[in-house]
Order: sequence, then C-alpha cells, then structure tokens
Amino acid sequence: MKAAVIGATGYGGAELIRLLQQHPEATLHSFHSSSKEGESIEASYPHLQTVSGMALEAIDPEKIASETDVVFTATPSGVSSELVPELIDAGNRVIDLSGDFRLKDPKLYEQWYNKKAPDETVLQNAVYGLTEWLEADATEAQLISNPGCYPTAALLGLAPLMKQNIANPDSIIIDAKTGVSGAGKKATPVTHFTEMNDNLKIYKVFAHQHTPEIEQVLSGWNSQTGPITFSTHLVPMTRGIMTTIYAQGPDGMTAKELTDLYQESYNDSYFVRVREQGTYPSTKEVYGSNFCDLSVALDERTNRIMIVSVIDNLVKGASGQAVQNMNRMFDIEETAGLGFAPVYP
Ligand SMILES: NC(=O)C1=CN([C@@H]2O[C@H](COP(=O)(O)OP(=O)(O)OC[C@H]3O[C@@H](n4cnc5c(N)ncnc54)[C@H](OP(=O)(O)O)[C@@H]3O)[C@@H](O)[C@H]2O)C=CC1
Ligand SMILES: CC(=O)N[C@@H](CCC(=O)OP(=O)(O)O)C(=O)O
Repeated sequence: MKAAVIGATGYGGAELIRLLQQHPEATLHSFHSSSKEGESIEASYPHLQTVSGMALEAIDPEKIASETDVVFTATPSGVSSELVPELIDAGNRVIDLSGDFRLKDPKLYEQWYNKKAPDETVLQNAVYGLTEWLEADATEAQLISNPGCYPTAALLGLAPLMKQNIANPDSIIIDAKTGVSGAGKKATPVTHFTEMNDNLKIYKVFAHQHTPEIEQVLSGWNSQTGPITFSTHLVPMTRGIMTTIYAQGPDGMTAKELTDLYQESYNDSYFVRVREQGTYPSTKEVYGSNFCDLSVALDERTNRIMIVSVIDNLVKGASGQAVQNMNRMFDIEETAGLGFAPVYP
C-alpha cells in the first residue's frame, strides 16, 4: 500500500511520516508541501534525518492519485475543503485530519469555523473516523474524516455512558486541557514561549469549534443529548490532552458497576485502556502512543460521575488515529505500525 502525506511540514504531517516509515504494510511513497517543494524533510525536522531520504514534492492531485493508494491531508481547515475533492476526483482514497469534513451540517460548519463549507457530496460521503466507534464500513470509504483531538478524548470517555443511557445527557460538562503542539507548528502571540512557559490559559470560551462535533456524535448515540458545556485550557506541556468529564448518574449504581461497564465496553479495543477503579491516568502515560487511557469514578454520595481520559493529541488525537483508520480502510490489522508502548517518563 503506497501512502502520501500532504502538509508534511506541519506537526501532524511530521508525525505521519514517523509512523508510516515503520508501518509493516504501508510504504511512504511521497510527502508534499505548498511552501518547501524540493527541500529535504530534515531541513524542517532534523529528528527525521536518515528516515526518509526523500525531498518534499509539490501538491499535484492527479500525480499523487496515479502513484498512491491513500493520501493523508494534514492541512488546515479551509485548505482541506479545497484539496480533498480534487484528490477524490482524481481517484485517491483520503484521510483528512482537519475539521472540514466532520460536521454534516454545512451551516454549523460555517458558523463555528467561519469558513465556506466544503462540497456537499464529498461531505456527506465522508465517514467520521472515531475508530473504536465507526458507524460505517471503512473498507468502503473513499474519505475518512479524522476526529478532532478533543472530541477523540471526550467521546471515547463518554461512549459507554451515553450508549447505555446511564447519565442525564443535559448534565454533561467536559473540562479539557491540551499541550501547545495542538496549535500547530507556527508560534502565535498566544502560544510562544514567554506566554506559555509557567502559565495556564483558558481559551475559546463557549466558542470552541469542537463543541458541535462532540454534540453531533453524542446526539447520534443518544437522542436526548442537549447542548454540552465544554471548556478548553492550554497547559505548558508539549503534547497531551486530558479531559475531565462530569455527568449526573442514576440512583443506585455503584462505582464498581460503572468501571465494569467501561472495561467490558473496551474489552476488544486494543487502544483504549480502562484503569482499575480508583486509579487515574496522566498524559505522560500515553505520550508518543496511540493509546487513550480512561478512568471512571462515581461519587456514591451525589451520584456524580467523573470520567478522566488522556491521549497524545498528535497521535491518537491526530496522526496515530489516522493510521489506525488507514488500517481499517485497507482491512489490515488495526494495530499495524501502532502497537508500541508510550514513551515514559
Ligand atoms: N496539532 C494537533 O494536535 C492536531 C491537529 N489537527 C488538525 O490537523 C491539521 C494539521 O495540523 P498541524 O500539523 O498541527 O498544523 P501545522 O500548522 O503544524 O501544519 C499544517 C501544514 O499545512 C500546510 N499548509 C498550510 N497552508 C497550506 C495551503 N494553503 N495549502 C497547502 N498546504 C498548506 C503547511 O505545510 P506546507 O507549508 O509545507 O505546505 C503546514 O505545515 C489541521 O487541520 C489541524 O487542525 C487535528 C487534530 C490534532
Ligand atoms: C492548542 C490549540 O489551539 N489547539 C487547537 C486544536 C485544533 C484542532 O485540532 O483543530 P481542528 O480539529 O478543528 O482541525 C484548538 O483548540 O483549536
């Protein structure tokens, strides 16, 4: 299977190159840049030195489609919406990492992303790629829309609860924190060193573009879902997301029953590891890996449920899940190229 990466000089693209280079069944055929054609990838990312030996190529959809089986678009929202239909028309199968093909309602997309919605036919044919809970046959998909980093952590945390209708859907609060690499490679006035070192910031209050994505999926799982409350914070670390999710549970359930439900729900999911009752994951425990580690707790005094989920935003939150989706698309072992343990400490 030959793969190409577009947006190769971004953090998501670099992570795709790292993962695809050691994938047992995929060959990294080419990587593409809109600004650095002809340069080596080492010029942008010395850590990839000796790994590829190839130069960055221009983005030519026809050429890419004629030479490869699958292309990853690790490009910004608003760019993917232009690029992906061209790749699809040229016959490529595509896994897009941006937010452009996640929201099925174009008006909602325009409202939250403040950009023109993508081509309607391509949008409606896109399969939402939360891999553990795919709702369509990935082997048939021409386009998989990779979930956002926060939605991945939040939805994996909420799925057993919502699918079993255990919590009051109106009571859900998702309190999320991310490392700075979530903002991409380019430094901004919000993310540069003096702003983020030794600092903690809340951002996009009641305005985060992942809010409707989470609501869209939750309402597919449970028709009683209303608007959620979602807060996002930047913390001074490079990678990692933690979501702490609160919901009102039913009378009479025990903490052990809830943990058992989570462990059963993810029994067959290699990449979701449910912790023993009373133990909680930290972001470093999934660093550099495709794992999502989860804990669920129940305060039997108040019936409040608390779920803690952690992922690496660049792996399970982006490029790792994209490779996991490629594995599903081509019907190969889901863990191929991804089954390694996190880097620790
Ligand atoms: N960082 C994260 O944790 C996550 C990111 N995402 C999403 O994945 C995508 C990539 O993110 P990330 O790698 O962090 O972003 P970066 O900003 O680090 O990289 C994006 C890359 O896109 C390319 N690009 C920019 N403008 C254009 C254009 N007009 N045409 C073609 N290519 C362009 C650039 O590469 P070049 O100049 O070489 O073309 C750039 O390096 C984004 O949509 C992001 O929202 C999703 C989940 C998590
Ligand atoms: C730290 C930081 O700024 N993180 C970004 C994550 C962006 C992202 O992944 O965007 P899409 O999924 O919408 O493409 C944010 O919160 O907007």
